[in-house]
Amino acid sequence: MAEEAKPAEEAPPSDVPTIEAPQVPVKHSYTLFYFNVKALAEPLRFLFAYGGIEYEDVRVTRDEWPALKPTMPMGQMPVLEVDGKRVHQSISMARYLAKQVNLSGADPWEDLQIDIVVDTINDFRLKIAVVSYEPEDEIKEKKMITLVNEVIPFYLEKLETIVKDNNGHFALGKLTWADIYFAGILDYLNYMCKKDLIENYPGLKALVESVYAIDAIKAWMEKRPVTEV
Ligand SMILES: N[C@@H](CCC(=O)N[C@@H](CS)C(=O)NCC(=O)O)C(=O)O
Repeated sequence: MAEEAKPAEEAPPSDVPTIEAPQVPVKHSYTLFYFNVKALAEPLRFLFAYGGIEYEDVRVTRDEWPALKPTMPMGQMPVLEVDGKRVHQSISMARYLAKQVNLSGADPWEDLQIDIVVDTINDFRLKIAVVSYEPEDEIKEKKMITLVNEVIPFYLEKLETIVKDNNGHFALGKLTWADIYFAGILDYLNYMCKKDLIENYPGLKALVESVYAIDAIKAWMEKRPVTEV
């Protein structure tokens, strides 16, 4: 005869209250490796500053680089060492830091809105870099005409519209790491184009100025090493 199914045993009532574990943020040790320039590392330095996160800002010289290169995951920098583990890719690292400092989205859709703008800014950077680092003068001159007359206005007008539609920000109508990313990379874009890219874009100008005015970022900009790029 089949055994009768027993009702599931209920946990005995307990007088002991459930204790929630305190949400103590995990403290990591961070070392950022890059050359003595702002360029791809500056958005990361802005995020460290914004979050008041301690890190070692290692600036590798051109002489030191050949020996260090093989020790980096893809033989390039910036590289972030987190608790002794080295990771690369500046945008991935920025996204990771943004989560630590509460500048990412509240859900996957919000994160998507931020990522779209950051990827667009990075597309823009790559289009500028291809021209700026072109070794053949004649080809560079030709490419520069298209860059200045078409590519730069196209991207800046699109970005300006996004800012106008987002309450002076790039996403979610508030400060996110997309704003910090753009403000951090802008000097490098200007350097490659040899001009102030946003001078005629009031929305972008106001956004960048608002990031530079954040106390912790202002303090970082005042104390950071002075570099050409
Ligand atoms: N996609 C990578 C690009 C990294 C990259 O291009 N790094 C350059 C400097 S900006 C580099 O390490 N160049 C030295 C080399 O390749 O030996 C990122 O965003 O981190």
